[in-house]
Amino acid sequence: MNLQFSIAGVVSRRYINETKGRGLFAEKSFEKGELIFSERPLFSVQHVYNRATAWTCGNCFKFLGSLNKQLLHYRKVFGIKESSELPEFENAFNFHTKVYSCFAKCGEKYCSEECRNVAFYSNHQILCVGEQTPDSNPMYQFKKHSIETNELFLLAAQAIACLICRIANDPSSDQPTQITIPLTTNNNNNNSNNNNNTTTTTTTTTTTTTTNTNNTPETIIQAPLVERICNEFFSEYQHREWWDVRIDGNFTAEEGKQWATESLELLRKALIPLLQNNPKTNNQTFIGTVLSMDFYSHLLGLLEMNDNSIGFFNPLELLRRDINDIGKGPFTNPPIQKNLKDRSNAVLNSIVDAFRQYHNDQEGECDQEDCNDHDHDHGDSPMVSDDHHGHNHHSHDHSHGHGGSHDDHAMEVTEEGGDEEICEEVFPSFDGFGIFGLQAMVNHSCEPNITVVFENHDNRAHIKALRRIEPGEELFHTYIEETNPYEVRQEDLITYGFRCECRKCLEKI
Ligand SMILES: C[S@@+](CC[C@H](N)C(=O)[O-])C[C@H]1O[C@@H](n2cnc3c(N)ncnc32)[C@H](O)[C@@H]1O
Repeated sequence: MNLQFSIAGVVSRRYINETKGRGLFAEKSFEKGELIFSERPLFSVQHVYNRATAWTCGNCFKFLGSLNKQLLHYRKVFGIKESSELPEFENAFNFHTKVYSCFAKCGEKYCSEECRNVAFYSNHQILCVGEQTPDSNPMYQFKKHSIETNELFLLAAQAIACLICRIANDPSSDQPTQITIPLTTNNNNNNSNNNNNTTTTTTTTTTTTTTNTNNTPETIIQAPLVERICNEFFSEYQHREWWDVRIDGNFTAEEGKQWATESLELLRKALIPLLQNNPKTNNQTFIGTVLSMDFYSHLLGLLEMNDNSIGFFNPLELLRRDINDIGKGPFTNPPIQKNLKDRSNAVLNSIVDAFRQYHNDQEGECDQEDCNDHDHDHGDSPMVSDDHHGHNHHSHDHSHGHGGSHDDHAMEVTEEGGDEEICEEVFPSFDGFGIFGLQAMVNHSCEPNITVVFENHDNRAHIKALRRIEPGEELFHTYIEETNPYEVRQEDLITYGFRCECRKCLEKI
């Protein structure tokens, strides 16, 4: 969680006397299509519904195994008996990765030893429920509750787990002197209807007090790691209490409060014994602070206000689309020879047929609207992995994001040899969300000048210029569907708590 950044050509600046907070600005020119920066998320999770079918690395979210292993996985999910394999391709998507299991055999899988280590030592060791966990396990209960209420709790738990791991693993994190976490909101954008956002929490301990020559506590230089990290985080990003943000609008403030209270209770049950077991974290002040409702509600609010969608296509889907539409996409060079194409089509079509059959059985005709609805139940997700035990019925609204997008492969596909239009996606894309340190500083405009793509098919976001950007210009992406008419955009922006003053909005276009 290193929030210091130094990206050539980009600088963060705070607006003075403005409600906009801070934004990112270009310091040099960028040409249309040019990469401005890339970054990995600080915390990120795969949407629960998506875990049942999109089989990806628990750390970087790359699709696992190979095209044929993905096929196998897919057949298992849909109970397809047929076992023919795809031929080998010589192209970028003919990937082969080993599949590594979580050390504690919880069911989480990774694409490399490095990913397994990074996940485990940065947060998963705190959140892992291990093998054959009884339903009474508090972490299991916490995850179940998150799935049943709101999956933002899973992202919050990951943030807290990252914090705990940093404290527990840092040799300099001795007993805290004084902890003053700035939960007072740092955003001035109070045109939201929240007048209650100025809570300050100050927690003090007398364990050891280091003083400087002025006899005042050295809260900056000597501040314990926990304070430094929280300061970095809470003073960097806008936050309010979660129930005052509720960007997804799917629940009332009362429900939000109740869920957060229940969620924190379960998290405390799961984490307090663990924290008390480690001398580095067995500190009442630390435990009392990071597991307090003040901390939790502001953390949730911060995540809600700053998260981005993460999405990219399944390699099998890219293959399927490209086979039907040679001339576009990553399989054109070298071109797929006819026999490869025929063999692949035969294999893929069997899955497409099974997919249709499945949907016909489940919910009748698969129309376009159905296919766009990501709340489909694609079968049972095993109760095994890190933070996903099934399907989220109140899932966090990933569509808002602040710029996450699929890459630019066309979504309209017509199946070869038939006049029937097929569902837009047979093999599920990766779909998740997370907090990106830099992207979270980018403001909104309905005339964005940047876009976010996940072109390596992992969680690394690539921020690219949509047009030539001049030095001094602010970088803007869009938080909403910017092609919608003025009235719809204003409606969509209400929950973000600001009025857009871009040219289009000022001219009511
Ligand atoms: C993801 S943050 C963007 C960075 C933010 N300005 C900051 O200081 O951290 C989103 C918040 O920034 C503010 N914001 C974003 N775009 C804005 C705009 N066009 N006009 C006014 N405020 C904006 C809103 O408060 C919004 O909730």
